[in-house]
Amino acid sequence: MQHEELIDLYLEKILEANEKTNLTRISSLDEARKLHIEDSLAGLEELNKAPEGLYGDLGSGGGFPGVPLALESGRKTVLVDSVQKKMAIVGSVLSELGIAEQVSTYGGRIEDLAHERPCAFTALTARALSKLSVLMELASPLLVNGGLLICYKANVQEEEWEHALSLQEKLGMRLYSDRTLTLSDGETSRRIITFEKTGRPKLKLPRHVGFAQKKPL
Ligand SMILES: C[S@@+](CC[C@H](N)C(=O)[O-])C[C@H]1O[C@@H](n2cnc3c(N)ncnc32)[C@H](O)[C@@H]1O
Repeated sequence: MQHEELIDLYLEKILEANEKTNLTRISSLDEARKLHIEDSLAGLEELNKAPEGLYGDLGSGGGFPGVPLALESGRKTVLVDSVQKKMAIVGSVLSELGIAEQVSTYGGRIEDLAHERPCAFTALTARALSKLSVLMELASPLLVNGGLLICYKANVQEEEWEHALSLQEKLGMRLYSDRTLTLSDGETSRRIITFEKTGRPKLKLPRHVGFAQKKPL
């Protein structure tokens, strides 16, 4: 099966499962193709620039952008979400499609994974999860030096932006690229902000950090 077909099949199965468990607020297939497939793949360019190795999707929910990116890039992938029920459903869809060996799930908090598997990842993505500074703080201990954190953002307030930039050195991260694109509907715009891990974070990682956004996209 081609990647595109597999991604589409994955999406259909997630929408089916969504009728019973809240994985995404989107129920129409067309809308989901735009926001869960096309938008997920917006960060492929950045993912392809990351060093070879393990890729992780932080706060993955129904598996976005992690699953489309995993299938398109061919990378070994871990989807991370603290809601174990979501990860169990996503995991069973991955098994059903025969891709569970390439794409696995971690049903737990990102902070705990960072303690269990420090420096295990060469690339991370995060969509609709938290502010840039929090994402950097979570990602830094998980990344190898040279690894990339790819943040999917709609709009970033000046304060959020300045705060993230001011913490770069302390968090052992530096701004790598910043790109805005428009989806095929000609209306939805997406900003992909990428940070590179440059060294050991100088701030002690808190056991748990606060999250701004908890509702699924
Ligand atoms: C708004 S949803 C976004 C889901 C998906 N990334 C998307 O864009 O469709 C945020 C997800 O992050 C998860 N989450 C929030 N805090 C987390 C943490 N500390 N560790 C792991 N997952 C977390 C929530 O359970 C939720 O599924």
